[in-house]
Amino acid sequence: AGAPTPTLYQKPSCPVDVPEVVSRHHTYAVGPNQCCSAVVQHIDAPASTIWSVVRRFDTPQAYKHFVKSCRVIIGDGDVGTLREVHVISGLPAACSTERLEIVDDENHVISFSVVGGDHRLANYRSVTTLHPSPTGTGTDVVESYVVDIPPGNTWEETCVFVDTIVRCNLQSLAQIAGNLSRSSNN
Ligand SMILES: C[C@H](/C=C/[C@]1(O)[C@@]2(C)CO[C@]1(C)CC(=O)C2)CC(=O)O
Repeated sequence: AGAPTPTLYQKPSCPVDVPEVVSRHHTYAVGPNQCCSAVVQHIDAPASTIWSVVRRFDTPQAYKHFVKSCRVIIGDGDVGTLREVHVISGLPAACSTERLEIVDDENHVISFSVVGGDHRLANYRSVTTLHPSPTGTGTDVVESYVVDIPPGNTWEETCVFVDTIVRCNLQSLAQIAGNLSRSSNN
């Protein structure tokens, strides 16, 4: 018998015990010209406080400082809502049309996909989940994405670019949620 046909994508055996709810939401079918990655940010605030900010698909500028403005084109904030995001100058982008794919208030899961716009991240999709930190106080935010590698860029360049923006967004979210939870404690 010939050699077994190699499967295109072997799910890497994760060295650490990742909670099933994380692996369930952060697993993608990644094509040959795509890249995916994830950013984890610990925030010293309750998940409910963070969720009140991150769930607002209509106001990403509340914590995403690359966003200059956002308007809802269609929908009422549920799955299928479309938004048009205009971003600050200095980026290889001007605007983006994005669709809300998941918003789960029970499990604190939100996901959107980029469906159009003037930028270089075709077929971008991200999932963000909130998890009470296993080491006591605060919340761990996990944001993963999959995106086409733009023509002329490498896998690494694409991941570095997107990871940097996502990390900025989550650090900003940590500031805002931290302020909110401290002010509500006074
Ligand atoms: C990486 C992603 C956002 C990307 C962009 O929103 C855009 C879709 C238009 O401007 C950007 C800020 C950068 C870009 O090149 C593509 C992170 C997020 O907002 O959740």
